[in-house]
Amino acid sequence: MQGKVWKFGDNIDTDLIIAARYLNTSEPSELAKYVMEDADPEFVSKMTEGDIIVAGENFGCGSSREHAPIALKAAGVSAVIAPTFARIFYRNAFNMGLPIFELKEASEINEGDVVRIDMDAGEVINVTQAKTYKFSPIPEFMQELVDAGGLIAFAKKEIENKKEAKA
Ligand SMILES: CC(C)[C@@](O)(CC(=O)O)C(=O)O
Repeated sequence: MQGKVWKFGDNIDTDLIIAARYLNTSEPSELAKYVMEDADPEFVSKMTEGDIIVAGENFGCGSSREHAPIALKAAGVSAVIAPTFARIFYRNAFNMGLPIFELKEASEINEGDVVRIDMDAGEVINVTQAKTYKFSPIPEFMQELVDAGGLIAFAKKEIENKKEAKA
């Protein structure tokens, strides 16, 4: 995945990602309209499909709402990079199929940089600055969830595979 970087700071909580006033729906396309609104009201209008969010410490803190990774993914954010993620958000992101990467050097990436993520090599490449970093290893099962598009999609695929095996 490759995209343009949008930078955010530390402790971006789930209210900044998707405000509680929008939790009356879990429809991805609806939530996508309001993603990051309370952190940057212009975000949705200026970002393009595939762009990447790079944030500071403790991204996704504040609540267990799955609406946060759902909104980010539906808005077309291809990945979130941060030095640390809030624990519940970390699990929700994988369950919802949102690629996230822990990178202690995230602060070296600037807004507007073009960044490419090489999953096989385990690298974040800052194309603009010509710098390459190793992201923290992702547990294999968690990567399978993202590859499948989330926990529900993964489970459906597993059921299909079992049916085919029996056939
Ligand atoms: C129930 C929901 C509105 C919740 O209170 C759940 C939670 O806090 O984890 C939230 O703020 O996302």
